[in-house]
This record gives sequence, C-alpha cells and structure tokens, in this order.
Amino acid sequence: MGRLIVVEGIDGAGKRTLTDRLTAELTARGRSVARFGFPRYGVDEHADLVRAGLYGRLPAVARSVEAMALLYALDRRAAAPELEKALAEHDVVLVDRFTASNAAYGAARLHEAADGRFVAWVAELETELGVPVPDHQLLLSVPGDVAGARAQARESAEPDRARDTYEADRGLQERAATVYRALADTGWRSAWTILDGAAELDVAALASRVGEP
Ligand SMILES: Cc1cn([C@H]2C[C@H](O)[C@@H](COP(=O)(O)O)O2)c(=O)[nH]c1=O
Repeated sequence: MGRLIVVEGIDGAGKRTLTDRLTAELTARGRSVARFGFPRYGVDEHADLVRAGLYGRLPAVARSVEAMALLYALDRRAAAPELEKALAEHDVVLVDRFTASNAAYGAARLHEAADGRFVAWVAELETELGVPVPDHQLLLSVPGDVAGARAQARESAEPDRARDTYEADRGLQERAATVYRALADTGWRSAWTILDGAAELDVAALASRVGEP
C-alpha cells in the first residue's frame, strides 16, 4: 500500500516545482510514483463548476463558501476510487492540493481561524464523502509578496493562466497562509512538514522522510 503525500501552500508557493523535483528524486531511488492535482479542471464536472465560479461566471455559487467547498470536495470524492487504485499500485501517490486547501481558503474567506467552525466542518464533510486522509502533508511556506510575484509572473508568461479571483486577492492569500500554518502546527489530519519555499529545498532529505514506509 502506497503513501498518500499532499503538497499544500498558497498560490505561487512553488507546489508544482516541489512535486516535480520530489517525483524525480523518488523515481531515481526506484520508487514508483503516481501524481494527482486538484481541482481536476477538464476532468471532473465539479472542478469545471469551480473554475466557472473562480472566473466570475457563477456568482451565486462563488459567493457561497460552503457551495464552493462542496464542489471541491465532490471532485475529490469522484477521484477516490482512482486514488485508492493508485495507492494499491504505487509506492507514493503525490497530490498537489487536497482537503487542507478547502480548509485554508474557506476559513480565510470567512475570516476564521484554523480552530474555527469552518475547518471542523470541512473535515467532517470530506470524511462523510469518503475522501481519503493523507499520510503526510507538506506545507510550502513563503512570504506573501514572494508568492504574489510568482503568481503574477506566471500570469504574464502563460496567457491561459490568468489569475482567478482567489489568486488576485492578496488579503485572502495572506489569511490562507496563516490558517495553513496553524493546520500544520497542530497536525491537522496527519503529520506535516513545513518547508521554506523561499530557500533551497533539500529534496533528498524530503524524499527519505516521505517516501519510505
Ligand atoms: C483543491 C482546492 C483548491 N482551492 C482553491 C485554491 C486556489 O486558490 C483555487 C484554485 O486552485 P489552483 O490554483 O491550484 O488551480 O482553489 C480551494 O479553495 N479548495 C480546494 O479544495
């Protein structure tokens, strides 16, 4: 049975780069790795509704924090059989964003803290829907201005990567970062490792920590 490892952090924290480097390191060590990323735009209809909400096309849905959280959670529920299969067939299943994203961004939208009502509700909701619980979560922690600059640079470099309403809201990103930090500090739903996303990452050490049974 493989290990479910989740990479979390605000937009522009460097999740994709970390996931790429960790995959390369684990593969070089002979470990088999499967990758997922959420939301699964273009794959799952709930994820496509999320995208429409994030780009202003479904204002009534997007206004409701719970409605958005349910759509994100339903995308994961639909992926659960594939995740279970990947866990049965691979040593490591690496996931870019998972349930903690729902907790951090929803609480941030509501100006709640990690020990508030919303985070507890997300845990209950995703458990109820049969979303698997990670074995380990990695938090890429970066100063808000560094993440913001990266997200902006990506928008300029990739024309189809225009920032969505969450990405464009710096206050929301800062509050999400604070909630993430508290989730990691309190070991929300699994053990966490906090990584300095602005410093050089020791990918070899990280691979040893998360990739071994
Ligand atoms: C996966 C996920 C993402 N999000 C947010 C974080 C991002 O700002 C936004 C889109 O994700 P993305 O930029 O990684 O595609 O959705 C949630 O609020 N809940 C979730 O469950």
